[in-house]
Amino acid sequence: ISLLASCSVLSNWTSSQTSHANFSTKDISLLDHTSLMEQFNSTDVYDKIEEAYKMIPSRSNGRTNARSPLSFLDLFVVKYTAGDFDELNMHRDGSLISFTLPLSEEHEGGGTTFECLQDDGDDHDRVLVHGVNTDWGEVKNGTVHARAGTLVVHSGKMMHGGGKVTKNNRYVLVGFLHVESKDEDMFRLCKRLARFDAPEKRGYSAEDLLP
Ligand SMILES: O=C(O)CCC(=O)C(=O)O
Ligand SMILES: [Fe+2]
Repeated sequence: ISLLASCSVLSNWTSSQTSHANFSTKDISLLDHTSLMEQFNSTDVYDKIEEAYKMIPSRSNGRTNARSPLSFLDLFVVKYTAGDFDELNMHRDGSLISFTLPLSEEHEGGGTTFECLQDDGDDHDRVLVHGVNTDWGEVKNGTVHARAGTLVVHSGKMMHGGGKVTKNNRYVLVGFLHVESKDEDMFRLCKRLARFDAPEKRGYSAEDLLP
């Protein structure tokens, strides 16, 4: 994955508190780096998200057409290192839709952990996995271990976290997507996904999570 090569050249990984309120991670924002953004735009991630959501955001003019119900709140690469920043606590994102796209495979441990998968026996239909082929990865004990290049799309409102990396580095591209509230189909879908967070268990409804 060439994005990784480009990111690792950049040394300004920040221990940011911005993307992850209250969490300390090492990440680098693509939105701050035009060349990384250009590379990202030349990948088929948008196509895969469209596929995942069976919808077609307008993609003319550098894919930032105002008519698209999707836009980026943030897009960044997180670097986990065994024994250092090795995991990310369970949390919800500020976004309705999020995705992770692993850029590396040399690590042990890691993966994206979902509470709803732990509760419900690894039924990974609850997150949308879009691998390049059937060998996309696996779900184990509620943790999605996707291979590099496999897109994992999920509701930002599902409790999730980054699994502990026990060896080497793990690099993962993370996107937070804003959903236009005027887009009713998209909104309905987001509610459906948010429900997978088993909110009834917590005493609130999926709708309470939505703006
Ligand atoms: O490392 C992962 O797979 C999850 C990252 C994540 O949830 C986040 O950056 O918000
Ligand atoms: Fe997250």
